[in-house]
Amino acid sequence: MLQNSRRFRYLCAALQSFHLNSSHITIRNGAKCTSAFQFQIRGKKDDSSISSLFIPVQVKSTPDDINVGEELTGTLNKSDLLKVLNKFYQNREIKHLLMENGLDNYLQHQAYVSFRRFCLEAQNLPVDIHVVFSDILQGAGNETDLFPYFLRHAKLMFPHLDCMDDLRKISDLRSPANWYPQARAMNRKVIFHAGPTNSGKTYHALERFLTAKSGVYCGPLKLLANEVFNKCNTRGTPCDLVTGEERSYADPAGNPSGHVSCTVEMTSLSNPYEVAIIDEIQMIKDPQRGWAWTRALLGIMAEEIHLCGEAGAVDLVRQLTLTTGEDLEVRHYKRLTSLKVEDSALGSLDNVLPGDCIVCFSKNDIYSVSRTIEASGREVAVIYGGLPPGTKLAQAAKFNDPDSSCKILVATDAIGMGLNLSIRRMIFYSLIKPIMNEKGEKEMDTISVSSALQIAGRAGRYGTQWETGYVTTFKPEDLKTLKVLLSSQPEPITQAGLHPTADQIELYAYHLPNSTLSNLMQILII
Ligand SMILES: Nc1ncnc2c1ncn2[C@@H]1O[C@H](COP(=O)(O)OP(=O)(O)OP(=O)(O)O)[C@@H](O)[C@H]1O
Repeated sequence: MLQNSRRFRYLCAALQSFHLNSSHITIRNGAKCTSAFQFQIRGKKDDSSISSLFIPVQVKSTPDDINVGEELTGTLNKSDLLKVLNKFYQNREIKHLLMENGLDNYLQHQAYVSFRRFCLEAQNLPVDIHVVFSDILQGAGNETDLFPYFLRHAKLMFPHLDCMDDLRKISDLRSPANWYPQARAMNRKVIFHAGPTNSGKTYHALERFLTAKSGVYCGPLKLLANEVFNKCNTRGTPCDLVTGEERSYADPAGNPSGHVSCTVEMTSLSNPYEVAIIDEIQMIKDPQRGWAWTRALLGIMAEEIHLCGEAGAVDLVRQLTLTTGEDLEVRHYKRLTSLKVEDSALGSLDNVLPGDCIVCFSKNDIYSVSRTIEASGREVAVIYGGLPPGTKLAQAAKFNDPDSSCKILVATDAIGMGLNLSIRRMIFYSLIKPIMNEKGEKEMDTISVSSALQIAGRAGRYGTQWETGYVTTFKPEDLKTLKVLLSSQPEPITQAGLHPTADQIELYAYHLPNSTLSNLMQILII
């Protein structure tokens, strides 16, 4: 049986991310369990700090009118009681026993301070404790006889001690495939469309989606969900749109359609579909959002699941489908248009040409770049994450329209995933981007190979007026780094995000009724 503190480490690790490993879970402190996943702990927490998340319940004495203990065995001297209590607390065997009952040093100390106060400050001690103290003081007992009473007190203070086994079971996150019994009861087929950007992966998955009786498209961005929603309805397949911000029905009367396009976090796991598409599956590794891809992959109730994304995610998906017992078919694609890295950097915004997109990683850069270009009399479309979806779509449409006078786009990497924009040349204004590190802290770092390829891949999109895409940097000193990034293979994906289900959180709350929601979340997530 895992120790209390270790169990929590293991839960926390599982909540943050799980790492692929052929045969075992390795917890950093060395404990090993059999499974297909390797868990990693983010943000070190020692035992006591995890225990400190359990907020103690105050134990009050409820004295009877008559002091039965005193009537039976006489008055107790408080300083004698203190000596017995100190001896009890210093006893090594007692410490060991308490540890076995789930009280680590931190909880033992908390419980001891409270129990001592309870015994010394109570007007009338409960009769059983009074009698035990009396026996010990008269030599008819030993200080270890206090153990059951101390443990009873500790359990009143820390109710989780009474339901450790249940909590252990609830927080065993090693088999996420089993959390979705309805999906497990189906015979799902998983097809991975693997390839670089602009290779037709999503196109082929969508063709199947459009001919299905029902389907769900799960995308990484509201803009992409919108693009699929519009495409479906234009092609005569009624499709609804569900994102965190909006819900639109193809039917003006508001009746749900057989097809739905949604952002991945909004995916329904209770509706059965013929076909599901999970786009940009490599996002499964994302520390903040990856859980939504894992949940969709393991839980969607669809006969056919089409995954689109980088080939680097194939091995991880294969491991996941082994845990669900499902077949995986991999279809490989090649880029449909060529992409060339230019030999010189842009150097100045005066050199911007029609069809150029300048990608920036900060809003300040977006403002200064777009203002400078506009000041020279040229129209600019601007897209960044914080804009309302309607505005982003209008800006993308303005830039894509061959008859529009707006030929330049300034955007953040919000356009970096899957969007079909009519870009001739992608110009990286910088290669440094704020990222969230493993500890959840923000730091500045060079963009990853995967992001560089994704962003650059927006140029020379198949089916647009630009047959060939071009890429360069704004600063000459960045060009060499960009060339290295674009000639590298994306890092293999070895981890997937994981998050407990609402049912698991609810069960936790049921077992720890005195915990506030924020306290529960702290215990679960840290
Ligand atoms: N066989 C095809 N016939 C017509 N158009 C196609 C075909 N294959 C791809 N396209 C078009 O080419 C563009 C890029 O294709 P798609 O979006 O499927 O690429 P992708 O591999 O999913 O790229 P990304 O990873 O960047 O999303 C789209 O506009 C798509 O409609």
